[in-house]
Parts: sequence; structure tokens; C-alpha cells
Amino acid sequence: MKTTSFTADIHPSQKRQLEETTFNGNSQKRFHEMDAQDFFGLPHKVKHMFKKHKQISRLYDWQIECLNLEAVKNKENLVYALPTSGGKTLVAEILMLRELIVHERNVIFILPYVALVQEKVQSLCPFGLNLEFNVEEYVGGKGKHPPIQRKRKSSLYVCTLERGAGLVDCMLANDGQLGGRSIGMIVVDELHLLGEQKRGALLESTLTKVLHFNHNIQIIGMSATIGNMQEIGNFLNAYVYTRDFRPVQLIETIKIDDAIFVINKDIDGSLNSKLNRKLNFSVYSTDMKKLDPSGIGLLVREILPSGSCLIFCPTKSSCQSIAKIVYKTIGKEVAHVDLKKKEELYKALKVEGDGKVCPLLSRSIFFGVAYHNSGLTNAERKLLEESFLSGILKCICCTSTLAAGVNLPAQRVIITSPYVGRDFMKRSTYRQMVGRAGRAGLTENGDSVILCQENDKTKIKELLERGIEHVDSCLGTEENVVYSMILSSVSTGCASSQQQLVDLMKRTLFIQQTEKLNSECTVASDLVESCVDKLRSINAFDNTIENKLKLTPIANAAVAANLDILEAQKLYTELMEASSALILTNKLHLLYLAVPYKECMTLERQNVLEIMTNLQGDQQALANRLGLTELCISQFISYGRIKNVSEIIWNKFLMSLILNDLWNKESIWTVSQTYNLPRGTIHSFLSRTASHASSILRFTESLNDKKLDHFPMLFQNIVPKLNIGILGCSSDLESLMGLPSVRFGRATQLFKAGYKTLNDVAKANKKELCNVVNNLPLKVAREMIASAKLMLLSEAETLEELAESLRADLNQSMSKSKENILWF
Ligand SMILES: Nc1ncnc2c1ncn2[C@@H]1O[C@H](COP(=O)(O)OP(=O)(O)OP(=O)(O)O)[C@@H](O)[C@H]1O
Repeated sequence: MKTTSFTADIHPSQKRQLEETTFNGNSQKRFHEMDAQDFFGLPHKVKHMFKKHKQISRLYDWQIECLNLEAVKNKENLVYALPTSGGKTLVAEILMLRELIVHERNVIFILPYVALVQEKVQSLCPFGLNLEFNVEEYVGGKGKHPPIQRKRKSSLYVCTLERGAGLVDCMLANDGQLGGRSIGMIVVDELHLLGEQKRGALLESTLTKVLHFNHNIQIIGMSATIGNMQEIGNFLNAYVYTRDFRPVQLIETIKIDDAIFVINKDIDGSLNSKLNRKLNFSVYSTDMKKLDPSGIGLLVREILPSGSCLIFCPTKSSCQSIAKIVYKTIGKEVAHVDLKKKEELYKALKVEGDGKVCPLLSRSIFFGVAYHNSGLTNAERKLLEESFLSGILKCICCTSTLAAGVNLPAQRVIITSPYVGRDFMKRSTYRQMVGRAGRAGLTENGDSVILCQENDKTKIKELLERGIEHVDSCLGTEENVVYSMILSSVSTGCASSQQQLVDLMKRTLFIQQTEKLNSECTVASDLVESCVDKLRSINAFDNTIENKLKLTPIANAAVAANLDILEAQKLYTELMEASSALILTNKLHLLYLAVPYKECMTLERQNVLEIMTNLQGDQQALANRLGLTELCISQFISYGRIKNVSEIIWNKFLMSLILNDLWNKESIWTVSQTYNLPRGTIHSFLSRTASHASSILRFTESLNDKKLDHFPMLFQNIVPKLNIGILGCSSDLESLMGLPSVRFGRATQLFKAGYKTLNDVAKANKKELCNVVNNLPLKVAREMIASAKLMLLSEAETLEELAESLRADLNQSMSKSKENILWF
């Protein structure tokens, strides 16, 4: 690795202080005050903002070193890896702010999960407001595509991988411009996702296109867990920076029977363990011991009342059963702590849950315990996360997805089983879980306990000893992603020949890793050839043009809508068929069209029979229209599947009934009961549908086909409601629910208290908001107000820009007509 002096480019007044603490490469914790005129090239007030909004007053040594790397100053690409909670985000945020407000270019920030995108948007809004840049959220169906032109201020697009891919295509099609300005930087959090099936391949394809087609964009990638960092650095043509820094010491332990052993790694990588303590079961009654033979409740008791604990469970259902065990065994004393705040949380859950709270949560939260899994709605999960962060909840029982998808630090992490579902845990998953232990600034150290059963001993030893996994490309096994990569490169005008596509393919991590094994390989050209042939065979290319690749209108619209080509063709046929006899007496037919083709949610057989034999008038009309007759039902009864109509139609129809019930204001509890599906599962389905519906909207807009020109208007009507996830919600609440931290419950309470519009919230006082909304932390109230102000400002500026351009247009035509008058 190159060595770099980290004192370079620092204000002279700082030099003395910095020289005294020259970085020596080890992972000690050391801080620096940055009292210069500016803050890493940013206005001084940014430093105060980090203090006010993130409670960060000093940068870690490594953060300073990294920000002062020659590579960073020269705007080279950068990938950096440090353990979880090492403070990676701060470096990325400083770099992004520099790009936005100093270089005045737009930035794309890609995060892997919807919850992380929303958290980032919420926390960056105060920065956007004060430092004058736009913050735009791109998740599911949210976020205009192509982005609104905003020339006055730069924009930060915070997006998921899927929406990021769409934004990059849009940018490539416009010569590096997006929303009226150049994109200067793309930041990717959790870069190790490159090795994940499907999403990893999509990320690889997106980054490859940027690397190959646009050399002016700086790519910044960060991760905690990559075994082959240099290889990933080579792929991204990036400077590689790694440190083993953790601000808070992590003590890893293992529980075998009643004994807890501290685990240490010797220099040669081998493990040694030392008995630390034995669990004291004497505080348990006989019943409690029976209920909790592993002593999980005892492990939680040890860190109460001041500490907090995350318990990772192998399955969704075990989160609930373990939460039950914990709240029944941690002692009654905890129930009296923070009672008022717990009541507030209960009320907030009740409003959010349409008047009901899950029976287990309604008891456990009073003991400071909750479960957190995909069976809960996003809104419920968010409330529980906020309460955990503010200390009302002391213990959350969750699945491994929380470790990756939510930023929740705890004093102790307990891993109840080394399995995720049925699979033995990966090393990276384990590191991500234990990485949540310890909270910078709040605790001196954090600890983790993994529960070990006799028959897992050898495997757990291996898990603890093993090095970090390598990131291996999945692109070669994801044909659809390769098709989309080819089509988007042609559609954006970046490639028009097979050779250009081969050159692009050679730039992928997949080919670089394959060539490492066989330098003579022809994989890139073979792959491109076979994919182009396949795409030709399904008429994705305009075959009338020779020697040049050009897409058909459907393929172009597929790229614009971020749909894969086969899906887009299916959609085109479906919309054509539907438009000849679209049922518009209610929303059912449109909702049917909005259901994704690959929807994975299915209903139980008995349920299906009950639903299909009791269809109401409108439902029956659509069933008839789709050819779902009694014959289908009897086939389903006899064979468990239907034969004369496609399974996709059958499943889409069943799913559309769920959407229709919600649209008709059925409570989510009733719908959950009718279809025997958890509320959280229904909510996730809603968000997938929102995403698909907005793809249909973009597809039909971009296709510009006369026969389908009524669809954009029809979908514009349903997309906003699908986006907010509450179909029966009054439209009065829609704008409030556009705020990143506001869901149905908060919107309802705000509305009732007279905060009916974004403008009302923007003018509100944060303490007053906390008084009228149950369980609203002050920090969230402050961010809510900032978001409302920023959204209104962006809206106002868009209108002003529109007015300016209209005026300019008009002036031009008027001066032209004057010229004409003079002429004649
Ligand atoms: N210099 C600093 N001083 C004090 N706290 C800091 C500093 N830098 C970051 N933090 C805080 O440390 C916590 C962890 O930081 P961050 O989320 O950036 O870590 P990370 O390395 O990105 O972890 P992960 O791998 O989980 O994403 C955050 O609460 C952040 O505000």
C-alpha cells in the first residue's frame, strides 16, 4: 500500500499538534481537534453541525489520515475497510459534502436497504437545509425518474441498489448529468454486497458501466468485511485503505453450559479461551429455570439497568419466543422503570397499528423487551428502533437482517444459535452481529456471547478462527443482469457494437476474477456473443439496422423502467390485452396490473379455496376477464394447481385481492387474518408492488405508444398511495407521510393536532411536536422539521426555475417576433 503523510494540506496552526501525534499505523484510539479556518475544505460551520447533529467533536486518527490521502485529494477512487462501528460513514459524508457544496456537483449515495436509505435521508436533511443542497430519497416507487432538474443547488440522491442502477443509466444517457448538474461522486456503503447473488451482480454491472463509460466520477466504497480488498480495489481502480480500528473494545465470549469463556486470538490465528464466569441460576425460580434453561435472561440481567442488549435469533418465530422468555425472566423491577415513556411507546404502536398492538409486544415493552422481525410493519419496527436508541427498550430480539440493515449499537450482543435459518452462519454475518456491541462515546467496551451447543463446538471454533470471506463476483450466474447491462449500455448510447460490449465486459470483476484463473480465456467475448444472440432472438434489437446495435422501443422503455426485457415484453402484452377492456369501476384491475410477476408471497391452499369460492361482484368480473373460471378452481382442488391459465395470472389475481381490500380501507389486522399472512409480510409486498407500479408508469411514459397512453395517468393515481404503504389512507395525510420519519400513526397525530401540511410542520417548534406525537424523540422532531423545510424549499425552487425558463422562452420568442416585425 502507498504511504501518505497525513499532515499534508493541514492548516499551519494545526501542524504542531498533529506532528505530536503522528499516526504510526496501529489501531490505538486518538483524537484531534480540528480548529483550522476550514474543516477538510468545508466551511467551519460543518464541524459544528457534526457536533450538534451527530455529537462528534473530534475525528479519529484514521479518519484524518484517510481524508488527507493523496489519492483522495487527487480525486482518485477509494475503497476503505474498517471493522463495524469504526466510523466509516463520517469520512464518506465529509467527502460527499465537499463534492456537493465546494465542487457543486451532484452525488449518488447507494445503500443496501430501504431502512438505511430512510435513516440517511432523515439524518442528512439538517445538513442539506443549512448547507444548501437538496436531499432526494430513491426507494421503491419514491423519487422522480428522471430526477427533477434543479440547477440552483446541487443534489444528493440517496438510493437503494436498484434505484441507484436506474439513476446511473439516466446519468450515462445524459453525458454524466443528472437533475441538471454533473455527477461528481458515487458512494457505495457495504461494498461487500458485490458478492451477493442478484443484487451484487446488479451493483457490479452499475459500477462497471460508470468505470468504463465515465472517467470523471469518483467512486468511494466502504465496507467492514472484505477478504480480498486489493482485488476489489483493482476492479474499481481505487486506492485501498484498511485499518483495524474500533473505538470501543469488543470482548468476545462463548457460553458452553453454564460457563462463559473469553475468546482471544493468538498471533498465529489460533484461538484460546479463558473461563470468565459461571451464570448464577440461583436467582431463578424452578419455573424460570424450566422456561430459560440456557440462561439468556440471566445474560440480559447482568447488563441491566444501564446497559442494552441485542439478541440475535436464528428464525423469525424464535425472535418472539425468546422475547417472551426474556421478559418473563429478567425480573419485575425493570417494569417500573420509565413507565410513562413505555406507555407513550404503547400508544404510538397502537396508533401506528390501526388501534391494535401485537399482544406479545403489549406486555414485553413494559419490561423493556421487544422482538423485531419482518412480521412487523416498517412503522412498528422504526418505533421500536427509536425506543431502543433512546434507552426506553433495553433488549431487542431480532434476526440477522437487523445487524446489516439497521444501525443499532448495544452494550451486549447475544447470539442464541450459530445458524441463520437452517444454514450455518457465515463469518461476515458473525462479525456484523458482534460489531454492534459497544457504543462510541457511551460505553468503554462492549461484549458478545455466542451460545454453543455440544454438537456445534467444532463448527463454532472454525467460525471464530476463519478469516474474512472473499467477495466473488456473481455476475456470471445472473444472466438477466448481463442482459440488462448490455441493453442499458446500448440504450444510453454508450455502446453500439459487439466489440464495445466485449470491452465493457472485460472491465467487470467477473471477468477479472475469471482471467486470473485462465489468462487465455475468451469468456467475455463468448458471453457477450451468446447474450446478444439471445437478445436478438427475442427481438430486443432493431434487426433492420445492420452493423450497429439499436434497441426496439420496448427494450428502450424496459431500460428506462428498470425492468428486465422478458418482463417488459410480458408487461407490454398484458397492458395491450387489458386496455381493450379495462375494468375501471374500481381499482382492482389496476392493482392487479401493479402486482409484480415474480411475487414470492403465496397463500395457503385452504385460504385460496375460500377466497375463490366467495368472490364478490367486482372480483368475479375481473376473474372472468382473466379467464379464471370455475374450471380453474376445480383443477386447483384436484391437482393443487391450475392448468389452462398461467400460474402467474392466478397468483397475481389473488394478490390483487389483498391490495383491493386494503384500498377499500380494511384494517391491516383484518387483512392479515383473512389471508393468514403476517402484517409485515403484507407491508413488504406493498412496497414491492409500489416499485413495480412506478416501473410500469415509467415504462408507459417512455414507450409513448398511443394505444397505451391512458396508463401513465391511471398509474399516477395509485403510485403515491402504494408508496406510502397505506392504501386506505386519506389523501390529507399523504404529504405528511412524505416526510422520512413520518408514518401513518405520526401523520394522524400531527393532523389532529393542527399540523396539517408540510408548511405547518416546517414552522413548528420541536418541543411542541414532541408534546402532540407519542414517543417522538427530540432529535427525530428536529430532523422532521428540517426535512419539511428542505422539501418545501426544493419545491419552491423547482417552481421558480420553471417560471424562469418559461419567461426566458417567452422572451426569446417575443424578441424573435419583434425581429420578424422589423423585417417585414
Ligand atoms: N470521530 C468520531 N467520534 C465519535 N464518534 C464517532 C466518530 N466517528 C463516528 N462516530 C460514531 O460512531 C458510530 C459508528 O460510526 P459509523 O456508523 O460511521 O461506523 P461504520 O464504520 O460505518 O460502521 P458499520 O460498518 O456498522 O456501517 C456512529 O454513532 C458515529 O456517529
